[in-house]
Amino acid sequence: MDPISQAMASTKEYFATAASLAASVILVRTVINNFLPADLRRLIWSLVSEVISKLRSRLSNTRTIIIENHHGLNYNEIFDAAMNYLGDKIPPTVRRLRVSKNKNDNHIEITIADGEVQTDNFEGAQFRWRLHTKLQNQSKDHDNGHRSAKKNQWFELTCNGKHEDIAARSYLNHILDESKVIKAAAKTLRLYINNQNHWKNRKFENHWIPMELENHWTPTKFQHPMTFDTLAMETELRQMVEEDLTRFMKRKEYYKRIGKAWKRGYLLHGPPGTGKTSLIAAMANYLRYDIYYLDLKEVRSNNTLQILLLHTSNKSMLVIEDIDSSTVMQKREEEVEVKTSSRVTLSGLLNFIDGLWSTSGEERIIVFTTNHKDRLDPALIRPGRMDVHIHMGYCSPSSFRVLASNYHGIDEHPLFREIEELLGKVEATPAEIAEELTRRTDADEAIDSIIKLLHRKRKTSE
Ligand SMILES: Nc1ncnc2c1ncn2[C@@H]1O[C@H](COP(=O)(O)OP(=O)(O)OP(=O)(O)O)[C@@H](O)[C@H]1O
Repeated sequence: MDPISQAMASTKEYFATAASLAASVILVRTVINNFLPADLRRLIWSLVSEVISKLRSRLSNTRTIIIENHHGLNYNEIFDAAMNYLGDKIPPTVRRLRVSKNKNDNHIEITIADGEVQTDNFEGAQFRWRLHTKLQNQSKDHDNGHRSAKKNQWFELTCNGKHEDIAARSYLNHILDESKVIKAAAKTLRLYINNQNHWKNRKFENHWIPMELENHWTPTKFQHPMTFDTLAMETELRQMVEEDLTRFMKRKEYYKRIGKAWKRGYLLHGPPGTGKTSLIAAMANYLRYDIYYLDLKEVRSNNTLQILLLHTSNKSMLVIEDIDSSTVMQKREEEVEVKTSSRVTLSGLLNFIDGLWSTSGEERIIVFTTNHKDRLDPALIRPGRMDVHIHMGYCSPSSFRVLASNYHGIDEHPLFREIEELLGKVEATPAEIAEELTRRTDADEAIDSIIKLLHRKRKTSE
């Protein structure tokens, strides 16, 4: 056979082989898709895709990192962070998405669906992400007869072998940091309140007896709208608090270096209605921290107090309001007497806050409020314990302007001068001014009623 005929024959043979291979692939695919049960079909395709991705990584110089959702018994933080991070930057090329929402949150979570590939670039390297899900350990729940299954999920993170060190060194850390920022922005804040009326039946010597639950924080959604912009407070003082909080949040390494727990204590003092609670709300909204509102009257013993405190999370504020009115918080000489009515003691609280609690978590703010700073035990307010003391005072001219702008959107008015002069002579709380501003819908009437209120107060004081 001449060389041309020989070449044509081998080309024909090549095409025939390719055609029969393609036909076989189509046949196998048709059989799998049309004749096999769905479960088996899924299993086969997931095995095929695994084999292909393994082959691909062998042939090309790629590295694959597996990030599972569980790490032993614990949740894997990197998996969680990756979910957040990728959900925030899904490209339009991803065809199938997964959406979810918690009952009490406004936030809708969007992530890529199983098997979808998402690419991301970082420091000049390209990373490919693919999510896999497998349900495991199907078993019947004896109590309700429902089937339960453990969900195993993992990400396959692939990159070129030469970028492996970027992935290990900085990319994963970058994802952890970014995820924190995303979470903080989307987070619905929670207000936890302790109460005593939670009971649980426990079996003891064949009898069900009601037992008080040791840990009983009840969470609710925290939706207080107060911010530093709407809080009526002296400008410098407000700036000082904002700067102090910002510094605190950035000082993880600093606290580590000096060997101190990463916590900060605030004592807010001043007459009723001057905005102590409002400041706490503004702080929580600024920090994006949950609030644990501890009502000491509901706590029966130091032991319960310790358990409650140990069940508070990081990045949170522990608030004890009106600490002077709580019997336990009065001067320590009275502690012996106090112990008979309640076993919670001031030293118990302080020792625990300074000791075990501080070392069991980080990024905590403790806030005590009082209307009577002079009544507090010196142990409570000694330096180093409550780091920042803030006096919330009566309404000043600048605070009044913030309130007028918040409530009626007015920044200037012919009667402002008179009000400012009166505020220099009489004591009116921001709550009283706010009350007058809320009562009237008309701005002029509101201003007028404030002037009347201030004159009345002046007369009374004279
Ligand atoms: N500084 C302020 N800025 C803006 N609004 C304020 C301020 N102070 C008081 N108010 C208004 O008055 C209401 C009561 O104030 P708040 O509860 O914050 O005062 P407080 O000092 O915590 O009072 P108490 O000591 O009685 O708990 C608030 O809901 C808010 O509407």
